[in-house]
Amino acid sequence: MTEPIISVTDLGIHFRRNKARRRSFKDLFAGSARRSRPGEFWAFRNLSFDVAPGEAIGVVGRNGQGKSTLLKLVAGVILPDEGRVRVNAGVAPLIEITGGFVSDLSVRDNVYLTAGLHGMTKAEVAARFDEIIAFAEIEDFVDTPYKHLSSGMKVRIAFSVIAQLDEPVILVDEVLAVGDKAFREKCYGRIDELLSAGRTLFFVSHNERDLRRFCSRGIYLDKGKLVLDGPIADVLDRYNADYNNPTP
Ligand SMILES: Nc1ncnc2c1ncn2[C@@H]1O[C@H](COP(=O)(O)OP(=O)(O)OP(=O)(O)O)[C@@H](O)[C@H]1O
Repeated sequence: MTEPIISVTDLGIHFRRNKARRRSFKDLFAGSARRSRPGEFWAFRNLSFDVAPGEAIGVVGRNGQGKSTLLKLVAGVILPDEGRVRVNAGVAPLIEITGGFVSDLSVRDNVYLTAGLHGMTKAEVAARFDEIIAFAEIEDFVDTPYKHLSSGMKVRIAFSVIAQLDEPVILVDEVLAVGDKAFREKCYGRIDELLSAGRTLFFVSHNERDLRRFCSRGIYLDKGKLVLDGPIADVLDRYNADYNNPTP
């Protein structure tokens, strides 16, 4: 059997309802025996699954069931309270619109910064720079501070950079929904290419058509648990049955 590219074991994370999640020194020493305090809740617990290289996984569930949180854990931008996520490859995350981009820096500087953080040399970025900007269609805004771009433009440049990285694992959260239809189609074409090239994809979406288009496998999160991990068609059937969503 192929070695998994991602291995998730007994993963759990909890948050506070009333306040931004912050860990204290005391928490660090309290270890995994620590129990939830009032106002705390588990976003999910006991999640375990392996992902083989080249798999395309759709994460399904109602609002607030932990889909984005799972992607953030895979990206390593947040840490679990229980269990672990082992990722045996670099990850290119397209999660949250502004994720990774620095508001005050220009588009150009952000492209160099993000690509650099993912291991591209200056020369490699320079060689791909025009292509990145052309794909995003934001040639006139290269020297504009990122914060002054429209939300759709922010997504364009973020997708364009992420899609040019050579990282084997790609995470795509709902951000693409912000882009206009023509751009979204262009992104989807690029995702198809990346999948054909053997990349591994985690895709969070509420759009059933998109989930069926890209994903072979689904992970359904509900009420703090992994309810079903199986072929995407089965996972969507179960989700629709649970919540009376009409089948398209
Ligand atoms: N940093 C945080 N601090 C406190 N609570 C958080 C934090 N991040 C996520 N949560 C909570 O964790 C739960 C899961 O959130 P998450 O964004 O992962 O859900 P989701 O399934 O992606 O939802 P949606 O479909 O609405 O995007 C929610 O109740 C959310 O309020």
